[in-house]
Amino acid sequence: MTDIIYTIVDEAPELASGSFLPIIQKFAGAAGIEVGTKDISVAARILALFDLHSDDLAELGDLVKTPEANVIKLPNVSASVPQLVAAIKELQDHGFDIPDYVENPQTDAEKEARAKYDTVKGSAVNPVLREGNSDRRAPFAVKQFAKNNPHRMGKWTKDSKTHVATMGHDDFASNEKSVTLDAATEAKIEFVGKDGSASTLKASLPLQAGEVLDATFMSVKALRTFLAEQIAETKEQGILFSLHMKATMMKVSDPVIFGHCVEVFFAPVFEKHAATFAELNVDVNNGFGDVISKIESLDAAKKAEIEADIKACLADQPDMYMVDSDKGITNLHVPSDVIIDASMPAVIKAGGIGWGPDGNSADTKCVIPDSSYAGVYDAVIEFCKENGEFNPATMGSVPNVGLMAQKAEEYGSHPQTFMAPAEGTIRIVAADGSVLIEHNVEEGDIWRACMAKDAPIQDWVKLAVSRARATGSTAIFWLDENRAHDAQLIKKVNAYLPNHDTSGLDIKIMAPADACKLSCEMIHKGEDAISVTGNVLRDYNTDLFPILEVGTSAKMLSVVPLMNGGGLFETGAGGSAPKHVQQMVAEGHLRWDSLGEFCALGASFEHLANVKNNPSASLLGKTLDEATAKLLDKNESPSRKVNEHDNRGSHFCIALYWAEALAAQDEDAKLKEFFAPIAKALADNEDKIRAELIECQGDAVDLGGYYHQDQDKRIAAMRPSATLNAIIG
Ligand SMILES: NC(=O)C1=CN([C@@H]2O[C@H](COP(=O)(O)OP(=O)(O)OC[C@H]3O[C@@H](n4cnc5c(N)ncnc54)[C@H](OP(=O)(O)O)[C@@H]3O)[C@@H](O)[C@H]2O)C=CC1
Ligand SMILES: O=C(O)CCC(=O)C(=O)O
Ligand SMILES: [Mg+2]
Repeated sequence: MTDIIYTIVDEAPELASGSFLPIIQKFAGAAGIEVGTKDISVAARILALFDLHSDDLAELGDLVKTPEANVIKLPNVSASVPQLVAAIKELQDHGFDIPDYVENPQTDAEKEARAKYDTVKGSAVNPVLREGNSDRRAPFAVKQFAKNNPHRMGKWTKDSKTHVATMGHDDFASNEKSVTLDAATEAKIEFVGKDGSASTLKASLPLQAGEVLDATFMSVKALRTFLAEQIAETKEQGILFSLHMKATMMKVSDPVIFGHCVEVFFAPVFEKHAATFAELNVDVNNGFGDVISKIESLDAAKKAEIEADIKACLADQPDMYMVDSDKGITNLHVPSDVIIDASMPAVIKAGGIGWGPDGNSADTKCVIPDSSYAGVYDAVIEFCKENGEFNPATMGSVPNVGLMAQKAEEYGSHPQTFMAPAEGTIRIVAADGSVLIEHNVEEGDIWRACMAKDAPIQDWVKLAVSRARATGSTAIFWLDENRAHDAQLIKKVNAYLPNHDTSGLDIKIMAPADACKLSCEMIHKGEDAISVTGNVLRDYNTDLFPILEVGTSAKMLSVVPLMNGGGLFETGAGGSAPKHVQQMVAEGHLRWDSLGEFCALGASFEHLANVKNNPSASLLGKTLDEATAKLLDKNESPSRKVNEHDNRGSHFCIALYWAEALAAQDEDAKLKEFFAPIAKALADNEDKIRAELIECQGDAVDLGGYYHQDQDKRIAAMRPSATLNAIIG
């Protein structure tokens, strides 16, 4: 294994690596540090299922449990079914002999292929690698830059009609039950029908002593009533209808909720064409786009009839929040287009607006069916209505310490999520026959169970105290004593806090909506408040606050101290920016900001320096951090517009400043000598390189694929400066 592993991923971050990775390898190599790669892209993970690629994810999954792990993890696509199908098709077109993704598998072979593909679906990478809890914050230089160069914030006014709508009853939050296990047991999950007959949903659910076990369900009847009411109310209010889900990470429950929304919104179309849609195998969980693509196969007259009905339905319903109004792509087309952690902050940053079918902005109803965390967004929205938008020049910060190790909480619930087969009871039964948790359900209700192990909880409390100590900031555990799971966690937090020196620290426990309100008040005044949260709020908060504070979560330092001593360094807190790839393909400009990669790499060198007692690694990290601060200072981050400085230009800058810092230091003579001529060559050729990196823009770029790009084409596109390439090698 190499000293550091850099991950190969998808979309914009992978394009960026085409330019940045050679620079990293050159600089690290000079100090004898080897930086290798592991491929966790959707394409590689699909090919690995059929032995057409090494199973790099499994290797990394083993590595992160060892003290040697030093992994830089870029964001990867968590594929929805439509994305998975597209990736499979592309690989087949590229000559790989792999089976289709069959929606209703019949034969054994089809069933086997489908089961394999399902392991690649959704958030299949992060839970495997996250063998530690999460520490995400804006580095000092990033926060300072945002204060000095505040990004644009949309105006919030008191009369904004934008608001959050949530169920509040018969949902996951209200039906939750939770227990902490006294002793280990191997439980099972079963469904008991009205006639008393029991069937097994999951035969083995091993539970540890001290583990927190939750189960809950959402009533589908209540969900559909709620959605119908919200759609009608949106129309009365004359605003946009939007639905914000996490169908990628909650890959079993949320596509189903999304599907119900599709059916309820387009109810007249689904009622009238039920038979045709059944014949076409329409799967609403894949979004309304599934209808659009499947009616293509109908004869012209039938297709036209359905299209006319869709048009009439859209005219009758409230306007929908659009993903791409030019192309007519609605919120409900694909479940992976509007992802709550990125989408809600975008609405809030814009001043409470979304874009409607006419391409104009408008207020919007933000539907977040489950009420577990909806109150957090409601709190921010109400705060902004009352106080106006936040001011990035003066606002404080909300860093996060998140519980996520060992598949903690809801994000680890997929293997225990079931649609109730009929009316009856779903229950978790311990090995001794005692019932741990049970719920009465109706057919189609979405039932799920999840766990949080004790060791990760202890580690999370420790991390929270150490961040509070390191910063002196208030730390708030966002836990609600009235919620079943949180009540169990509060007991543990209170039990484990005394294991640490908390003297002089301000540590609070508050329900999420209240914690959010207080945090908004604090950052409004310029103070900082660490949010110590469970896994879902970790995800939400680490996009929400960074996007408000520094304009994008791409600039976050995102460290995962692994429980067995290794380090996982995630780059930024956001995703893989598909829109950036579209722009690159259309006009040869990549607006992806690699600041997250710069920060993660700096932290990775520092970790290497500490665990391997390697002073050159320390020096590389320190000088890279200096270069990053300089890049921010000189405002050399990528521009959003074609024919301007882009991602590749920012990589040239980081190389120049990093080499200059290494040439200027006197701690390591060898490195000084090695980098002095490089720094000089880069500086001497600056104008030429910058010009080459602009001249290459403006035209469409062929990458030879989307999920499975042609590596030569990708490298040619990302390394267009012959002058820079000659220096970097
Ligand atoms: N850790 C991980 O592996 C993560 C993976 N994902 C995955 O990424 C995909 C896309 O997710 P999505 O929810 O659309 O969120 P993204 O964060 O990819 O995109 C939302 C918007 O954020 C801005 N943005 C994100 N990263 C950068 C960056 N480095 N530089 C500049 N701007 C940036 C862009 O805004 P603009 O268009 O205005 O420039 C972008 O359109 C999904 O498959 C999702 O599952 C998501 C989160 C984390
Ligand atoms: O794993 C995923 O699908 C997304 C991860 C994510 O959004 C996050 O960790 O912030
Ligand atoms: Mg996220």
